[in-house]
Amino acid sequence: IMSDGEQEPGSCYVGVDVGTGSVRAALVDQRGMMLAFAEHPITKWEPQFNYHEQSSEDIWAACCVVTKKVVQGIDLSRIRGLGFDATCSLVVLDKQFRPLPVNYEGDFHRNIIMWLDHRAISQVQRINETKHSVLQYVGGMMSVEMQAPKLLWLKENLRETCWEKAGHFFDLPDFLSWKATGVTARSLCSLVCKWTYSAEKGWDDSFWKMIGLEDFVADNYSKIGNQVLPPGASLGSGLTPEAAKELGLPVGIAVAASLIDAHAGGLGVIGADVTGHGLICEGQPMTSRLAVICGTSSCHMGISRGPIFVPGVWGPYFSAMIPGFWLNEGGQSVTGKLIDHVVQGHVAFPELQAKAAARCQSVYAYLNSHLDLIKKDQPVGFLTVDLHVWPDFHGNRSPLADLTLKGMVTGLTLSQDLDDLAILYLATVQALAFGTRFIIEAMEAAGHSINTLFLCGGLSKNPLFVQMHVDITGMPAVLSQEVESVLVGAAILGACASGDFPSVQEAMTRMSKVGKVVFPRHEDKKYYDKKYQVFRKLVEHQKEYSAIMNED
Ligand SMILES: Nc1ncnc2c1ncn2[C@@H]1O[C@H](COP(=O)(O)OP(=O)(O)O)[C@@H](O)[C@H]1O
Ligand SMILES: O=C(CO)[C@H](O)[C@H](O)COP(=O)(O)O
Repeated sequence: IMSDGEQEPGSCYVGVDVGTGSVRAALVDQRGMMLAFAEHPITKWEPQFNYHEQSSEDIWAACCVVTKKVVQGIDLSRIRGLGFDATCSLVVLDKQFRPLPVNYEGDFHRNIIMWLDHRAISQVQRINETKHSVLQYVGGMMSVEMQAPKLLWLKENLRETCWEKAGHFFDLPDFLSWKATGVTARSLCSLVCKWTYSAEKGWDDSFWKMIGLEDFVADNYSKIGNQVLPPGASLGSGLTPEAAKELGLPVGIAVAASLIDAHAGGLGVIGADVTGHGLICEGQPMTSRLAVICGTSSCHMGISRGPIFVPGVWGPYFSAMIPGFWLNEGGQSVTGKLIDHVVQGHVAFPELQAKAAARCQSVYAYLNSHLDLIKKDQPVGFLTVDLHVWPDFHGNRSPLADLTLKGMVTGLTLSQDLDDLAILYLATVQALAFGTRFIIEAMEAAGHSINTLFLCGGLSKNPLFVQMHVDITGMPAVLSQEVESVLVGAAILGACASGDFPSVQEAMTRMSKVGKVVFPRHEDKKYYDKKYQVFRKLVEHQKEYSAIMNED
C-alpha cells in the first residue's frame, strides 16, 4: 500500500521480519515512515508434542514474495539497504549449504528447530548442572530455547543423519543475511544471546568441551561462526546477483548483519523522542525505558550502562541490541500463542468466529466489545474477581527460569457461553500482564530503574492487552507511529549498512516515532495489587503440589 501525497523521493530501506507465524516486509524511508507493507504465512510442523520445525527454503521463498511486493512500482535506485530480523531458530545445512533434516523421519524440508521447541530438556539440564561461568550471562540458567542444548540433542540423537553431515549451524537471522550475500559472518546479537559468545572474550573453549561439543573447538568454530559483526554492519559486497533476482532488488545494495526479532523491535521503539507527551521518561536516559515486543511470545528488553545480573532474566548481553549498552532480556515463551490457544480451545469459539465474521471484525475486537457490554458500570478488569490464570502453559522463561511449570486456571464453572469465553480471555490477558509485572520487579530488584513501557508486536494491536499491561504495571505505554515497529528496526539495520546514518543510535532516534501514549487507571491499583497477590500464590501452590506428588 503506497502512501500518497508525500513528496519524499529520497532514500529508502527494506526491512524483512521473520516471525513465528509469518514473514513481513516493509519499505521504510529515512524518517521511519512505512511506504509499503506485505505479509506471507510460513509453514510450521509439530511432529511430536514439544517438537517444532520449519523449513529454511520455505522461509526464504516467503521473504522473496513479500520483498517483491513492497518494492513493486518503486524506483529501485532509491533503495539503499536491506536488513533482516528473525526468530532465534536453529537452521542446519550440510557442507554444500543444503538443508539437513533435524527429525527422525529424515524429512529434508524440516531443517529448522524452532526457538519454542523443547526437545532438548535433558541436554539443558546437564548443561545447567555444569554451573559453567558462561551461564552467568544468561540469567544464571540456560534456557532450553537456546542453541547449545539443541546442538547437543542433534549430536546425541541424529548423529549419522544430521550431526556428522552438518557444515553450518545458523541462527535464522544469520541464515538470511548469508542467503542474501553469501557471507557466513554471524551477528553479535545472535551469538551473544543464544550461543554463549562474549562480545569481549569471544568463544569459551572450556564451555563447549565441558558439555560434550568439543567438536566446535577443534575446527575453530567454523560451523557456528568465527567471524562476528555488530548488527547493522555491512556484509561483503552486498546483495548477490542471485539473491537480488529472487528478492526483486538491485544487485549490490548494502545488506546488514541481522538482529533477532525482539531486538529489532527494541531498536524500532526504544529510541523515540517523547517530548511533549507528558511522560516521566522525558529527559531521562534510555535506560528508564522497557521495550516489550509482544507476538507469539513477549520479550522484555531493558538496557543499562554497566552489566546488571538479574536471576532468571537473560543477559547481561553487551552490545547485542544497542552498541555500547548492556541488555537484559526478560521473556514469556507464549503470550499471543497462549491467548490464541485459550480462545480457540473454548467450546464457544465457533459461535465467536461466526459472530465476529458477521461484523467483519477480528475475534479479539469482538471479544473486547463483548467485554465492554457485560462489564456494565464497573471497570472491565473487575470481571475476573474470582477467575485467575497462571500463564506458563509452555514453562516459565523469566524470572523463574523453570521450564517444568505449567498453566493453571482457578474459578471454573459449568458455563459454556460467549460470556464465559470472554472472561477467560480477559483473565488470560491479565495473567500475561502480571507476568510482565513480575519480570519488571525482578529487573528493578537487581538494579534497573524502569518507568515507561514501549510496546510493539502483534499483541500491541489489541487495546485490551495494552490497557491491562499499563494498569497492572502502573506504567504508561508508548505505542509507535508505525504498528509494525519490528520492521522499522530491520529497516534501521539496512539504513546503517548503507552508510546513510553514522550509527545505530542516530538511525534509531531519527526513525522511531511515538504514535500513541496510554496511561494507567491508578484508581484500579488496589484491585490489581490483590490479583497480583493471588497470581504469585498460584505458582507457590503449583510448586507445593509437585512436592507432594514427588514425596516418597
Ligand atoms: N489485530 C489483532 N488484534 C489482537 N491480537 C492480534 C491481532 N493481530 C495479531 N494478534 C495477536 O498477535 C499474535 C501474533 O503476533 P505477531 O507479532 O504477528 O507474531 P510473530 O512475530 O510471533 O509471528 C497472535 O498470536 C495474536 O494473538
Ligand atoms: O527468544 C526470542 C527473542 O530472543 C523470541 O521469543 C523468539 O525469537 C520468538 O519471537 P516471536 O514471538 O516474535 O515470534
